[in-house]
Amino acid sequence: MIPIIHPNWARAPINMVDGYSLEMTAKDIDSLRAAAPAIAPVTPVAVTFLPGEDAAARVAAARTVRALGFEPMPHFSARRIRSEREFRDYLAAAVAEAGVQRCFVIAGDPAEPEGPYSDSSALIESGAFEANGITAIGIGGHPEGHPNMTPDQGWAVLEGKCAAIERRGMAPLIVTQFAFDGERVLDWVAALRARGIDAPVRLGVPGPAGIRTLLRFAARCGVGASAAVLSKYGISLGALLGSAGPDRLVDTLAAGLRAEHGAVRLHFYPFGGIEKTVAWINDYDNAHGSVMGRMTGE
Ligand SMILES: NC(=O)C1=CN([C@@H]2O[C@H](COP(=O)(O)OP(=O)(O)OC[C@H]3O[C@@H](n4cnc5c(N)ncnc54)[C@H](O)[C@@H]3O)[C@@H](O)[C@H]2O)C=CC1
Ligand SMILES: Nc1nc(=O)c2c([nH]1)NC[C@@H]1CN(c3ccc(C(=O)N[C@@H](CCC(=O)O)C(=O)O)cc3)CN21
Repeated sequence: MIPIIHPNWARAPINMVDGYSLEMTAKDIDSLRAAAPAIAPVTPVAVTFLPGEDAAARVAAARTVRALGFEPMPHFSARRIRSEREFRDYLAAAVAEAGVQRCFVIAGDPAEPEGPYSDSSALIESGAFEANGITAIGIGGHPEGHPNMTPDQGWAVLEGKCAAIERRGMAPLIVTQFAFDGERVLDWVAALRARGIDAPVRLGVPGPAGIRTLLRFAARCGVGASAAVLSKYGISLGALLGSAGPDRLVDTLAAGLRAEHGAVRLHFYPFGGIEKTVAWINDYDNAHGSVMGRMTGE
């Protein structure tokens, strides 16, 4: 099961960015191309499912990811998919044109579904993924909870999705919402493992970005950004014009991760700044034993 998620899962990570994954939108094709020489080979790159982007643009993004030597992981946002046909056509095109083997399913923000799928389980239970040869399915993890569910309901849904994916012969992967509060994320992963959920986990980390951009995305995505949490992250609300990287967050994770947290890697949300995010990752890597240098023989 492990190599299906990333070749590096089989061994202990050399540093916190070892085996990282990235996210892009269909608009980021040119910046992915520009950043590609600096991105580790076979890095998983998720392609978001945003309103205002059509299937052709998303397929083109996935094709570019594959052509550049990375592993495309298209998102399927259940509530934004308008018909069974739209779902099946996008999946088939992603497989045929980009050799997609991994997909990520998420409910999506619309309060009412725009089509036949009200949650990510409905996509998993459609049977379409395994029928198209998909080997791994990513699902969302919510260290800060979920506005529509109690914590117990949230765990039950997560357990149910992992079980359904495995029952269908695929490997589950949990990718968490980005966060600014590393301690909260560590507590959540410990609770997840204590419940017996042993699926690989990718912890969502914001890429370096302007503070206004970070706050805009936090508000849009329901991510906690209190003054206290931002201060731990290294942002002072008196300096809205500046920018901030995930240095302190990643240090907190690195210092706090224990065997009890199980297999964990990072997933970066670049918020439009892929090149800046990759530069940050490589700086961090160079300062912490340089796994990328070893992989490329530099
Ligand atoms: N804005 C916020 O504060 C946050 C929002 N979310 C939302 O929760 C969703 C969670 O996705 P998954 O973990 O894949 O959940 P899921 O697909 O496994 O669904 C779990 C349950 O939540 C319900 N649900 C999901 N999204 C909903 C929505 N937008 N409105 C009303 N009910 C909803 C589903 O019908 C289902 O019963 C995300 O797509 C995101 O929209 C999650 C965390 C923070
Ligand atoms: N609840 C929730 N809803 C989401 O839509 C969502 C999350 N969580 N978590 C993180 C991901 C990442 N998402 C996104 C959304 C937009 C861009 C993006 O680049 N959008 C612009 C730029 C706009 C801006 O800077 O505000 C674009 O051109 O589309 C990137 C990632 C959406 N995501």
